[in-house]
Amino acid sequence: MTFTEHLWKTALPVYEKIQAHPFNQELKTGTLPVETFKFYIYQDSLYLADFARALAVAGTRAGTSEELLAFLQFAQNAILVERALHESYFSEYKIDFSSCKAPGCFAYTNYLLAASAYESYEVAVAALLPCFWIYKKVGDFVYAHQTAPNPYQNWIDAYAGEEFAVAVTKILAIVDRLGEQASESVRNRMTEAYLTSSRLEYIFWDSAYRRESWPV
Ligand SMILES: Cc1ncc(CO)c(N)n1
Ligand SMILES: Cc1ncsc1CCO
Repeated sequence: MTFTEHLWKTALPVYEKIQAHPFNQELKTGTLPVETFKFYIYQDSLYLADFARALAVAGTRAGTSEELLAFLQFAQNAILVERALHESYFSEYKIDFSSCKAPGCFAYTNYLLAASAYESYEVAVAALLPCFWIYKKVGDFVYAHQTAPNPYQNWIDAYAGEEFAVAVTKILAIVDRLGEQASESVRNRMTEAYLTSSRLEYIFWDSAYRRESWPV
């Protein structure tokens, strides 16, 4: 079993909950209320801005210029995706820009920023992997079972698309190499970080579905 196969197996129950979540079920059938999608897309733009920083920081800690380049390209793409969201959805929908990060978004972005800066490179990269892999799996799932026409087609096409698939394949190869070369204790911390980010992916979808706000 490759290291990433081990990671997938470990967090499979979390992934199954994500796929079954009403947010993704309703995204698939196109019945997700537009107000919920608006909430999500704005939170996701806040997420992507910090995710890009975390990718760049993790990249500076890579052992090779090839991996540095890969992470800087991921960071650049995350910024470009965020800008594309701004240009398409934000003009289509009226978005309340005055709202701040909901608790779910806050928890996830701050975890990624902290992991990228303060964990070892291997653990940082493991923490960043679910952002790629879970979105790829959700994108493919929604794409394969979607009801057409679907108001969220652009979103579905972006994550089920070939360009995103290339990035996912690239980070999976990096994590496999790091996992194979790591000690048992580093591998355990990588697995823990991967599981934590997977849980935070669930929390992010659920936060958007509930249009979560701060209770105090
Ligand atoms: C919360 C979240 N995770 C992952 C991705 C994919 O990068 C995204 N856009 N948003
Ligand atoms: C993971 C991810 N999500 C949006 S952009 C990006 C990097 C892909 O290059």
